[in-house]
Amino acid sequence: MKADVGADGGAGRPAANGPLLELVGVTKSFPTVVANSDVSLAVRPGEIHAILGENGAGKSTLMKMIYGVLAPDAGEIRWRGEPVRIGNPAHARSLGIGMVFQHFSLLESLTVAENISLATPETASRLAPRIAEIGDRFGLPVDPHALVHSLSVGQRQRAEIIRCLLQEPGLIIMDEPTSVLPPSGIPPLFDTLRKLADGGCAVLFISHKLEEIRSLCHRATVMRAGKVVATVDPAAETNETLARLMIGHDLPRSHRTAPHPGAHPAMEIHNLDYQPEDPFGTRLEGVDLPLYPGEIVGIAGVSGNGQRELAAVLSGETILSRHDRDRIRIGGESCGDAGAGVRRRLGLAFVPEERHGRGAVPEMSLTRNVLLTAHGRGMVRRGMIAFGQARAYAEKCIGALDVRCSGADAEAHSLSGGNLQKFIIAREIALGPKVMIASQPTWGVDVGAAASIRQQLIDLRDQGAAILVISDELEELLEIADRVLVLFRGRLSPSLSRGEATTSLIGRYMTGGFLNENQAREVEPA
Ligand SMILES: Nc1ncnc2c1ncn2[C@@H]1O[C@H](COP(=O)(O)OP(=O)(O)OP(=O)(O)O)[C@@H](O)[C@H]1O
Repeated sequence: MKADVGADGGAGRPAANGPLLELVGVTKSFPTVVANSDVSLAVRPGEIHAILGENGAGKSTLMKMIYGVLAPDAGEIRWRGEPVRIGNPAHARSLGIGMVFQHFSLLESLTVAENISLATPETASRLAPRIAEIGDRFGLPVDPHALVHSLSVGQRQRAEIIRCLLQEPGLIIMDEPTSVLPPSGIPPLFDTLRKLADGGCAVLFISHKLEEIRSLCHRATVMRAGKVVATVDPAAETNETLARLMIGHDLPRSHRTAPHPGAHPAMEIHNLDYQPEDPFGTRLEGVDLPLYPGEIVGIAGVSGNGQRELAAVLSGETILSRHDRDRIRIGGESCGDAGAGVRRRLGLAFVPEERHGRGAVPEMSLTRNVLLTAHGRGMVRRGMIAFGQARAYAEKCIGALDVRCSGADAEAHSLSGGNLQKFIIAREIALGPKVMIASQPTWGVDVGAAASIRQQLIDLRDQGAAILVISDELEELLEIADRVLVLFRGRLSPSLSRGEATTSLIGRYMTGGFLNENQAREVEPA
């Protein structure tokens, strides 16, 4: 297949009039799947080029080959017109290819400059002025002397981008960069990317958010099942046409009925104060929240305002002292001092935001991952594991959310990020819980699968479950939640009904607009 390559513009050191990066017939297989099949594409200097496709389409595999983490089985990668074998990420960086990962790799207890100096021969003090200069030039304000733990997610991302820019790359790969940002952080990031592109740097931009791709990217390569199915000008497309190219059919529409919440809470959190052991964690203060059967409650907020701590305290990953056991009740039973196992027996299911390590054990098969939380569903009899039952449960989960994998014996790490997320959600929903706590349920999930997940949560609510969704995505909460509260510096705002929960009011609450003057003074950082 020949990619559509047009005239070049921009600076950098491209081969005369040629693309900066070219992939020709690149193929990569894993034991049970061809992740990339005969992929050809070209990226010009100064171009912001989107790669989009449903979960498992092969986007990450392709990026890993460009960044030297994986080697192609067949085909050619050309850089500035020359064929290259990119042996490892250090080699990629030396060629001028940088990558900003979705999950940052900064050390919390070091300053920005100290972190960046770890990857270069320069000392932190010599790097500091250069960091500030690059920050000024590309609209990435971050204090080189600030300790990373004191930075917002957006500032951390800027530090990562600056680390990349110090190596003067010709191409930057960005893996779902907006998924970690609050809505207000997205326009400044896009301004930076446009400035980079204007200076001749190319950007490969992976995202599941079609609006963003349409507003930012010059071209988009659409992948399906490992193959390139189209290269388009995204500005000339609609969300619907892009989605159709990606998933091969129209997006499913959600069916939302009015909630009928029960009279007695399925879970109660009563005046909860919690100081995390993690010195960089957020203290929870005076959290009061009843969750009723048959309702979906959304927790909005900029990440880092106590979401992690709240999820840990509710799920039983963090256990309160005996003295505080009444602060959390499930079905009327006090369980603040009980572990996750006891809470699950009381009817709780939990989807953590981290898939690997928390939501699933990467080295174990999907069948064995089922046993982690569903073993109580007749899968262990007289001390013996009924593997047939566990496999049948795993297969049910695979079918429920169309999880793309080689089957129930596939190891969790072999699934693409979005497919593993779908599997974990399906596993927890299939438990038929009385209370479901889901953190970032559609993180990294494609638009079609995200719609299915939201519908399944609505259906679970209609079956009488109480559901708490903690999400950075306001649109998601506005779509499915029956009421919304905002978490700001460990405190919960008043509850807003669907009618009251407007974007502007929630935005105000996200910066503490619900606190009275005394409270606002108390939560001001020293
Ligand atoms: N290490 C591996 N072993 C086996 N299969 C793998 C491995 N890594 C990826 N795959 C498979 O390759 C295919 C493509 O995965 P990839 O992660 O590239 O998809 P993706 O488009 O990035 O998906 P997502 O949007 O969910 O991140 C999937 O079927 C996945 O299960």
